[in-house]
Amino acid sequence: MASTQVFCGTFIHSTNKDPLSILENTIIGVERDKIIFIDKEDKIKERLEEYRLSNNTVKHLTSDQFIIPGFVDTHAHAPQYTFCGKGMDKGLLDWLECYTFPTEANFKDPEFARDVYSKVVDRFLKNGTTTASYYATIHKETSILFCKIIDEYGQRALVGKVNVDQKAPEYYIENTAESVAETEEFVKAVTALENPLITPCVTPRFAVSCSEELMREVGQIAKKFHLPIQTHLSECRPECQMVKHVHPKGLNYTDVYNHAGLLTKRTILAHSIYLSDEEIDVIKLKGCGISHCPNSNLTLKSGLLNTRTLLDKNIKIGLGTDIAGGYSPSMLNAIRQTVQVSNTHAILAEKDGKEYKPLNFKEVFRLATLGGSQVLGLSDVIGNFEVGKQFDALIIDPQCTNSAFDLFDSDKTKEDILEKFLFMGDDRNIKSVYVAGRCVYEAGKRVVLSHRDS
Ligand SMILES: Nc1nc2[nH]cnc2c(=O)[nH]1
Ligand SMILES: [Zn+2]
Repeated sequence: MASTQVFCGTFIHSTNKDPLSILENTIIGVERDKIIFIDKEDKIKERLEEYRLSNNTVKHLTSDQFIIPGFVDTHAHAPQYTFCGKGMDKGLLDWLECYTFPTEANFKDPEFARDVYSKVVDRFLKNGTTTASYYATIHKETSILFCKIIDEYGQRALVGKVNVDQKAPEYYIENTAESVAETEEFVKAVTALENPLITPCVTPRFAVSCSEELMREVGQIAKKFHLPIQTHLSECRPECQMVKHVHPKGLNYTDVYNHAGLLTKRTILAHSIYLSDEEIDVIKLKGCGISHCPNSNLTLKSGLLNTRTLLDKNIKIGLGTDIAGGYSPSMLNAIRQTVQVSNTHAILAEKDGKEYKPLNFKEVFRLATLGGSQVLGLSDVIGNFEVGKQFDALIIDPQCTNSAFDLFDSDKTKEDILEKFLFMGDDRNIKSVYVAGRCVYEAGKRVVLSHRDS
């Protein structure tokens, strides 16, 4: 890879102020992993001279193409990719018992794990997910192997070795002390990879399957190593009932985590559907982020997150595929289903004679990019195009061979075309995928990287 690249054309991204900012006739300069300038195209000559760059460093987009930030999947279970698209006949607790635990138990086997983990990272990159927050399994060794595959493929990721020490079948349960010790060993092994794109993430599965002692201990590991934490919260009603039963001392589900020291500025709470106002206040106070996973919530019949209420309270929100609770690995699907769930709230409110402002596609685009970066604690690094941030980006080609959608004369603006891509596009329209300035996927094929040379 040349150490400096210049991209010239249309860029579309979100800012805190504006969910959709369209920069036409624009140049962005990228040195190694970082954006070093953003300017109007008519300044190209000066910029090339300033940085002593030749015209060859400039990549000109066609007039239909545009560049958006890479998608951020804030919640995905990598091992569950094996049964993604199957087993959608149950609710969460039965689904875990019947499909999930038996599948995840297979990840003791490195050969099996290598095959699945390679495929999931490949599939996510192909679909434009430049950053993912992954759950692996309880197995330390293959969770480390997973990180090595992510390293080889060039994705940015948070990765957790999962903790489970109760209420799980005997073939998929850990001893508390071992779970804690292996978590620390996992953290050290991932840190030793010295890949700044990969962050170990403390991952107590959920309050049902973790004892108070386990949650407290892994919370201490997060504190000691300054790490993010991810878990599930208030996903469906039977699970909430179960948490009351398993942790009777907790005032509510959120309190169980708070009491164990798991709620920090770097905590990612998946789902969080059935929260009381008090719980939302605690989450806001602690600065935790929420991962909204609409496909999973509909597929497992869990519920409908009220994203608007949470956004109005300034809670950080990103989107997640939650494979395989969600059947699609694509963040485009997460965007669409977020809009549909929000529309469902509007329909239900209307029935009750109430006003409800559903999310529009621009707001949801922001959740899938900048919002996700905030939830993962990476908003200084990725999420949109700003000088000093890293270049995680997708070149979108609406007119590619076999495009998933058609354009007409009535599609006049870049905003029209982005909207069509978000609702109708697919991986065929994602021409190139860049992570930290490196092209990792091009024209539907993974780019084989020479090892973090560049
Ligand atoms: N959707 C989902 N919810 C969970 N709660 C605990 N484990 C899981 C899981 O694997 N998927
Ligand atoms: Zn999940």
